[in-house]
Amino acid sequence: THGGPQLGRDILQQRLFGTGCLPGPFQLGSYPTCVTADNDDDAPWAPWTYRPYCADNTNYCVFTNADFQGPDRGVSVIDARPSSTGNATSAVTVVADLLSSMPPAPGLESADEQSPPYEVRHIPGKGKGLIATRKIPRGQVFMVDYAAIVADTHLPGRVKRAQGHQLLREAIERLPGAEEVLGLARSSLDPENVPVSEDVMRTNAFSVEIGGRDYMALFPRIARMNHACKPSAITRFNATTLSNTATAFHDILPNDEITISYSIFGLPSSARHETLLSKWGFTCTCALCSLPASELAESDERRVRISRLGKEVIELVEKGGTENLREAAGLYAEAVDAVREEGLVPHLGGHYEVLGRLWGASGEVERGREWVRRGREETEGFEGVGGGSH
Ligand SMILES: C[S@@+](CC[C@H](N)C(=O)[O-])C[C@H]1O[C@@H](n2cnc3c(N)ncnc32)[C@H](O)[C@@H]1O
Repeated sequence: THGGPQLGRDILQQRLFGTGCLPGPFQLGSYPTCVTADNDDDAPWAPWTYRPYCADNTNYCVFTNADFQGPDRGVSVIDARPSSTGNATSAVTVVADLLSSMPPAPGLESADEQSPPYEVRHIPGKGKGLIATRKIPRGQVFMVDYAAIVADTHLPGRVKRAQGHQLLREAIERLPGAEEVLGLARSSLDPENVPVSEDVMRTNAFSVEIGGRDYMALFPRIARMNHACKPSAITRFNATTLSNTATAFHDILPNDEITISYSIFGLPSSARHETLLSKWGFTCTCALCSLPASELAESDERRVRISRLGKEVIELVEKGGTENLREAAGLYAEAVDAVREEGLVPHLGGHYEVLGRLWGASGEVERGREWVRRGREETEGFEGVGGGSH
């Protein structure tokens, strides 16, 4: 039973966390939704810093750890609460495991980050962006960022709009790094009528996969990098640490803008334009999209040719036989040249190795060995590439 002081504490909790006691069905085992005298130990919601905030009559809650990656950051996960019986992996379980096993965070300002090789500056026509302040050699990992917000991709279809906003607002406001998040770019054409939190997520979050499920994740530092169809950096997300690292695609020189690709790589210009406008809400003004029409047409032609060659190679390999494999190797070599010219991959090592194996399989063993050797040479020196994409 609640005595007088307990009542005071309940009211305090409600003020702090914005929730009253939730109705019966949601008072499931692991995450108490009402504060009672039983919750008197120091960390009743560990590894979460606060009592999870849950949206009424939904299965969705906000789980926040305010210490993740140092005193200025924290992480909030908006996800279905883990069922008390099932043990399916989700972002909440992955992050909970990560937090429970992690030593106290050194914070983002580790030694080599005290003087990063870039700074945030105004970029004409694109808002802010990242500019290199010293040379960043090809293959170097120059930024490590961590997710501050992780939200189930299906959230918008599963909760009412107002609930979605409230969940997102709680997720951001509970973070020590809330201000950094709320200061990120917005892209809504009607900013007066769109909540800041939603606009910031829509403008800056990337799709990631955690525990085999789809989430939107916001990385406040990575978020300052603008898009380019021929980017100078590539990012790689690690779902077990929630880190996202950026690696130089080629040598980046002082005063160069550092860019990444937001859209599927290799699309011709009209398809890129459409995707960036519909999914990201902006008209791309990157160097490739700003080329004179004739040069843009050449680039488009190469991109279409690369995908056509790719399909032909697969068909030939599936048919098998020495002659078909030899033809496949020839077409693959042509595609690799076009990929190089188009600047589509950070290093051609993987392609060279495949080419080597194709030559080998078609009986040209020496030629095959030579390409495999060149492939391995190409890949050397690259710190952070492979897998993961936006
Ligand atoms: C993730 S943010 C990138 C950082 C942002 N410019 C800022 O000021 O923080 C995405 C927004 O940047 C702008 N942007 C990014 N790449 C662009 C490009 N290639 N052309 C034009 N605008 C771009 C768009 O306004 C887009 O909505």
